[in-house]
Amino acid sequence: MTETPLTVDFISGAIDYRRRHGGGRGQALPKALGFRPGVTPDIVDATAGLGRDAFLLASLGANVTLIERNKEIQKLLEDGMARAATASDSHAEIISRMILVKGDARDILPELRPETVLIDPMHPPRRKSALVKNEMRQLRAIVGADPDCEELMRVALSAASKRVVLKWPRRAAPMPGMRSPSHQILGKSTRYEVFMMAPAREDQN
Ligand SMILES: C[S@@+](CC[C@H](N)C(=O)[O-])C[C@H]1O[C@@H](n2cnc3c(N)ncnc32)[C@H](O)[C@@H]1O
Repeated sequence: MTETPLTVDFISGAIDYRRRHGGGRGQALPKALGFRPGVTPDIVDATAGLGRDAFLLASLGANVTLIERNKEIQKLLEDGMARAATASDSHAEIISRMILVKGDARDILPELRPETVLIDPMHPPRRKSALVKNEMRQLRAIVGADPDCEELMRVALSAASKRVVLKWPRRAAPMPGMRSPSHQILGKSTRYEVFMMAPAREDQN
């Protein structure tokens, strides 16, 4: 059986369903990133991938900067964003809050001086690999693993002024060498580790 080629589709399918029926700001991801009534953070998604998280966050009103380093995935994201921008006025409005930046987030984050950063690296493959969704397998075949994700976390923690959220498999051991998160939010199969930054102290002199 021939496999459907990997695409970024913000208009139909799972992403569209999640936008319309996913539970809005009450979902674990927006909660972890600091969405509250009257508060919508600006977010840098340092591991954009197929843009599913970024699109959801932009559909909830956030301005999202997407960073992606893989050229093939960058092209898929550009195509998906261009198609969505002409699909309807509401899709165009969401896409207008999304900016794609091409490159390695370890280099780009310090220049952006972000408030809130989301990190969702390729996770270690699960033992029950048959359960890993087709789309994830295709993505993994293109980008491989993210063996430098610990360094990316360190860069994010020193660049962000408010918070860093690490999306990690619910039952996986903590990322090695990482300090304990300020708190965690548990999703069905995902654990959101939230690292809050200490507020900058006013100079007393
Ligand atoms: C698991 S996917 C992210 C999925 C994404 N959250 C979504 O909703 O579709 C991880 C992506 O991050 C990218 N990536 C990993 N490390 C990166 C880095 N240091 N800079 C930029 N992109 C990175 C990989 O190329 C891959 O496309």
